[in-house]
Amino acid sequence: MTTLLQTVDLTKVYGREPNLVKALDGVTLEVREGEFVAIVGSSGSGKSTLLHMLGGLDRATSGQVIVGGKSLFEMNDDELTIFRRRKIGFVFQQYNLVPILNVYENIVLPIELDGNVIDKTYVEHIVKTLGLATKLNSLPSQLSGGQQQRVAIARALATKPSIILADEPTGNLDSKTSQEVIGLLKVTSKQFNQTIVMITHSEEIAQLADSVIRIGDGKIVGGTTS
Ligand SMILES: Nc1ncnc2c1ncn2[C@@H]1O[C@H](COP(=O)(O)OP(=O)(O)OP(=O)(O)O)[C@@H](O)[C@H]1O
Repeated sequence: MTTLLQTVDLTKVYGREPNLVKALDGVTLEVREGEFVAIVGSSGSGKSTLLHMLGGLDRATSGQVIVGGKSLFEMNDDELTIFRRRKIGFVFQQYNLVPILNVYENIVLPIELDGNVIDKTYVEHIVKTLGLATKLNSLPSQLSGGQQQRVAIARALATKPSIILADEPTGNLDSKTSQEVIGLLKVTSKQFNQTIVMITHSEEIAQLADSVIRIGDGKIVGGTTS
């Protein structure tokens, strides 16, 4: 499999002396196309910072993020916005659904924001796979946490991104629902040939990934490939 996502000596420093925090300290990693990678590490180890860099949500202090052969930090802000919208699907712990839109409207929102025509067959397929077919007219507030996260996943998949970046996607869910949601994420990513990078605190959830990257104090401290 080819490398899709890569960081080279990635460093991110927040603040200034004497309150300087080195959130990432020389992170070099590679993620292959179609791979499902879990990033684990204790609180404050730099996981979210890394994910934000991978998705072009923030710029590094030094080093590189290369996606599909393109260096993110060489893009200007407009290019970066388009890159994010077309290539990346984000899933966050706090589902971030729009409360006044129903499930269907939430799912297709990113397609509409990008000015694209909705591929109805594809959206129907995602909706069915994620078990949301009977909930399309519901508002997020009428759904359980697991259902809301499934909507957030459907929304992330809607634009057919090549990469899904998930920050503690099961952080608000019980263990059984977490396993189900990650199982669905795996199924959809295999079906649509997507690459997943997921942050988790849970070793149990991390074991569901193809490989695990361990991060501590902004550095990679270990990893496994199954
Ligand atoms: N915007 C910011 N300004 C200053 N320091 C920051 C900022 N964002 C993160 N940090 C610091 O950078 C370090 C890494 O934070 P990060 O959020 O990446 O950790 P994390 O591993 O995701 O933690 P958690 O598991 O608690 O979410 C921490 O020391 C944090 O306090």
